[in-house]
Amino acid sequence: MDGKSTASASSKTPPLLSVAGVTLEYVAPGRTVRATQNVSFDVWEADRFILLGASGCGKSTLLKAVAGFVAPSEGEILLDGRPVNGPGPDRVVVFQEFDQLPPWKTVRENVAFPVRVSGRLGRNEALERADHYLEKVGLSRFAEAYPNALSGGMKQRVAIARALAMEPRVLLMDEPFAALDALTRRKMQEELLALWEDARFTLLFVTHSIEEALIVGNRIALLSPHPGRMRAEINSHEWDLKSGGSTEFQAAASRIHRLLFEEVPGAAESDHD
Ligand SMILES: Nc1ncnc2c1ncn2[C@@H]1O[C@H](COP(=O)(O)OP(=O)(O)OP(=O)(O)O)[C@@H](O)[C@H]1O
Repeated sequence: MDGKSTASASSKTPPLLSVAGVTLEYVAPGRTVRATQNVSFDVWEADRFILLGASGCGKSTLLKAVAGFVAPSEGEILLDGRPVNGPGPDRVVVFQEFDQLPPWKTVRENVAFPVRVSGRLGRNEALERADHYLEKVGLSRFAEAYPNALSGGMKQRVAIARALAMEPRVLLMDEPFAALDALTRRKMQEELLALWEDARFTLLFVTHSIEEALIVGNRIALLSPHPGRMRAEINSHEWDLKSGGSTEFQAAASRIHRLLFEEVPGAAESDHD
């Protein structure tokens, strides 16, 4: 790994998602919190793009901006070349919290519901699509169960099935496995990668775990501490779940740690420039 960005598509292909010079702020009377400053990156179709940085560096805010919940105070976000001006069914978020599923709907209804209300499919087709994605995440047997009968890992699988059922242009994941125990987290990473192998969706994934970033991502944006600025962008496609203990993997993780936390005088090290 040499720290150079290698976009997963040729430079002739326009990016699916383009975040260009984005500054994000929370403005309250008498107080403005700058979450990110002048952040730029491009995501191509089928990328597994990671936003990595310490707590408070603005990762979640960036994800919310791509989802259309937060508007940039500077810069712009383009999806398929069009400015993102608000939420849309082409971007779906999976959160960390286990309570993101309405508890009064069965698992099957939970997965089918957004597809149906978005007007994409009628009731029966939406249920069929729900069954398809529940099978993909190994939860067909629990289709008629209610979320409160499921473990945390199972709830996250339902949330992933629900997001994939929307067949979004970009799947947005905000520390989706952070609240799970270590073994379940690893299993979920494995399953997510298997789902990606199958469907080759485009993923924008937030984490503060260097190891998770290396395993899940093919490209990683490193953000400086608060406010988040691009420190570097690196290529990580060579690592997977089997790499974990290797010396090379540990060296890559150490290098990322240094890039994230060592004081860098002057500008960010992004190779976008
Ligand atoms: N609703 C809000 N109002 C004001 N400030 C906020 C709000 N949400 C986040 N912030 C601030 O914006 C900055 C970035 O927060 P954000 O949650 O995006 O960071 P993060 O990198 O995702 O952190 P974590 O890993 O802890 O979730 C922080 O200083 C945070 O306190």
